[in-house]
Amino acid sequence: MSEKIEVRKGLVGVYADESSISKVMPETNSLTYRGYAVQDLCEEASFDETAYLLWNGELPNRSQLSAFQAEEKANRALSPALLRVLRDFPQDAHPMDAIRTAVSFMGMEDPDTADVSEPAQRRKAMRLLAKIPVAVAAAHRLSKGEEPIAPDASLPFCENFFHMVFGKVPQKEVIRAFDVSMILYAEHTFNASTFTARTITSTMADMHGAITGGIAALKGPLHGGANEAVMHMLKEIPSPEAAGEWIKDKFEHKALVMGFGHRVYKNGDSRVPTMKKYAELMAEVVGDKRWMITSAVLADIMLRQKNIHPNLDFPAGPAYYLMGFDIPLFTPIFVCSRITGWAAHVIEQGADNRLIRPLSLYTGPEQRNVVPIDQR
Ligand SMILES: CC(=O)SCCNC(=O)CCNC(=O)[C@H](O)C(C)(C)COP(=O)(O)OP(=O)(O)OC[C@H]1O[C@@H](n2cnc3c(N)ncnc32)[C@H](O)[C@@H]1OP(=O)(O)O
Ligand SMILES: O=C([O-])CC(=O)C(=O)O
Repeated sequence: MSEKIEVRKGLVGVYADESSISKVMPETNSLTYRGYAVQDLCEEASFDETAYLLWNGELPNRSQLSAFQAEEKANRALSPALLRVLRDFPQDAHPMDAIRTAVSFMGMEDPDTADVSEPAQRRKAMRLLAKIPVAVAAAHRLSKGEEPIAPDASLPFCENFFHMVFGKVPQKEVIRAFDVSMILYAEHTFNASTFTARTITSTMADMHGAITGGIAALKGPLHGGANEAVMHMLKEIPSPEAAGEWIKDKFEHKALVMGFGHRVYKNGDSRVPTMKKYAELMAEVVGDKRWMITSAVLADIMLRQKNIHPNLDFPAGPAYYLMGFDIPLFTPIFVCSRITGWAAHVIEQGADNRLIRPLSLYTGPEQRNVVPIDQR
């Protein structure tokens, strides 16, 4: 008698490897990076410190942080060749496609591409952290018919991103909310894009290939692309009063309500309360509360009628909109943050590698003879 084979579609509930980078605890709605609660990092640390933590296992002291920031600043410049390529992209290319292609191109230019030793992986990770936001901002401006703005080495990471997108740095509350979003988006165990990056790494392919694959996976609306979908959805609802009817129609058509649900968290995403607080702060700063009011109505209905909680993309979408970003930039901003988690996983996978190669349970025709073409 043949043994019953269990297929875990979507790898639901499967532990694919060990990792010391982060831990999701759905039973307590909590998340730690290298043992630190993500909420504490948001209160006590910056995105730069979080990136250092993810890559080194410990928070930096002041001199370690200064050296890390100096290295990031020194690596920002894009090559003239990459800038030329960005100019040649189709005007209507989605910025996620632009950054995916730009990272792939960076791989052809990087002096360490073929070297998968840990020191080389770390050098490449730093270059990607520094260059990705520059390429995201440049591609976005070019798609709007505007000239790219060069990075400013006198500005910290988050301030520099606003400078490159808008040509100015906003008030400190906006920078703080953005920095918090970057910490929250940085890392989340074996999500689809990270697992993609680890799978590519497991073949001993290079880091740029792994990150290119990660970006491709993140774009999908079931993953990072949801932060853009959330804002399109909020804009589609004419008023908070209309949200009830709008969602009823979604339920009737069995459509997904974007920014809700999560593969691991079933009782709420650990990151939502913090991001929601900062999205509300943005609404106050800008003086426009309508998105947060509509969001609250949707969240209430989803919980009461479906018992489904929002995920991080739900408050992040309106937060970025209130910061002034165009919607197609939301998922590329996620990339600017998640490069830290992806790179940490690429390094971890490479340090104790085994080829990732699961099995499939065949359901096609029984073995049969090939009929010569004239007899078919
Ligand atoms: C940063 C991130 O990547 S966070 C995730 C961002 N993605 C989104 O917001 C997209 C919308 N959400 C979804 O599509 C899903 O919730 C996912 C992809 C995130 C998780 O998928 P799964 O783990 O496979 O979903 P799960 O098995 O828990 O779904 C259970 C039920 O809830 C329903 N459901 C889950 N999410 C939603 C939603 N957003 N809207 C409506 N129904 C939903 C499912 O259709 C399913 O219904 P069924 O039992 O009648 O078939
Ligand atoms: O963990 C997941 O499946 C998706 C997610 O929230 C993330 O990548 O931040």
